[in-house]
Amino acid sequence: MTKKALTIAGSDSGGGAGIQADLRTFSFHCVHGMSAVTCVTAQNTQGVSRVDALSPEAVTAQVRAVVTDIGVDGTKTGMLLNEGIIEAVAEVVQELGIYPLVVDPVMVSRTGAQLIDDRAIATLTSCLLPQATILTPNRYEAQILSGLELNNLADMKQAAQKIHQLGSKAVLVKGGGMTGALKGVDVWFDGDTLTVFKTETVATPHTHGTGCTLSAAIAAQLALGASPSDAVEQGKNYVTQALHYAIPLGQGTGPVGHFFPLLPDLAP
Ligand SMILES: Nc1ncnc2c1ncn2[C@@H]1O[C@H](COP(=O)(O)OP(=O)(O)OP(=O)(O)O)[C@@H](O)[C@H]1O
Ligand SMILES: Cc1ncc(CO)c(N)n1
Repeated sequence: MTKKALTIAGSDSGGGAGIQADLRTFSFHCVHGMSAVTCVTAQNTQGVSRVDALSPEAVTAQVRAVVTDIGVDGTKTGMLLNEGIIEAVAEVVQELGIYPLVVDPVMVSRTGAQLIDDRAIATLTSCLLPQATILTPNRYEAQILSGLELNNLADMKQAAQKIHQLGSKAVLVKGGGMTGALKGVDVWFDGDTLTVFKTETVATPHTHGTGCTLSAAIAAQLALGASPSDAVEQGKNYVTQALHYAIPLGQGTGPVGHFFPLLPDLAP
């Protein structure tokens, strides 16, 4: 029986992050991918030049359409942009019970650019985070959510435990925004177990979409029936492989190679 996964996220015109990365990741995992678009970014490897939001009703209509007919085995949220969309998504997720739910709390890109407004951060924290099966903040998002500064592994561990108190079942603090060997290190806390997921640091400047890809891979693994911590381990291994085959496109930060088994080896 084909498993189905849903991404509720923004469009990246450059194809490296957002729903484009999510759908490619779902396809790689042989999971049927579906999308509820929240906003359309004009974006390339150099940055975001414009964002247009859909109405909250347009977002929830997409979710209802797929859930009521096709069904969903795993869901992720990505860029939700504003308070209205976040409130509407939190409500429809609860009403339709579309769990397991991976919440990638997209607020700040790895380069430090803010992707949602301040009021939206408060709403995300109070309405959506408590519904997450797994919450996947990057370094900067973890700093906002924990109020701590993250400079080393001990800080990442402390932040994971502190953010867990906001109500998600589990938290994965991602290391891509850290320096050196910590780039390949993510810290997991589920209320009982504190685990460090470590892979090598891949020496590539082309890391656009790593976070979207990871949360989509985790949602796909959950849809396939993996336990949350197994889903994270598999998802992290997938991102590491895809980073080895990152594609040097554009003038800036290129995307990871989602279909690495089909790509020529571009690793230096
Ligand atoms: N250079 C790297 N080598 C190995 N793993 C990496 C590297 N960069 C990122 N990762 C991994 O990629 C995943 C995503 O983490 P990251 O912190 O980059 O997310 P993010 O900031 O949300 O991504 P983005 O906003 O660019 O989509 C994590 O599992 C992290 O460990
Ligand atoms: C649409 C979109 N979602 C998420 C990110 C974060 O990588 C991005 N750059 N663009």
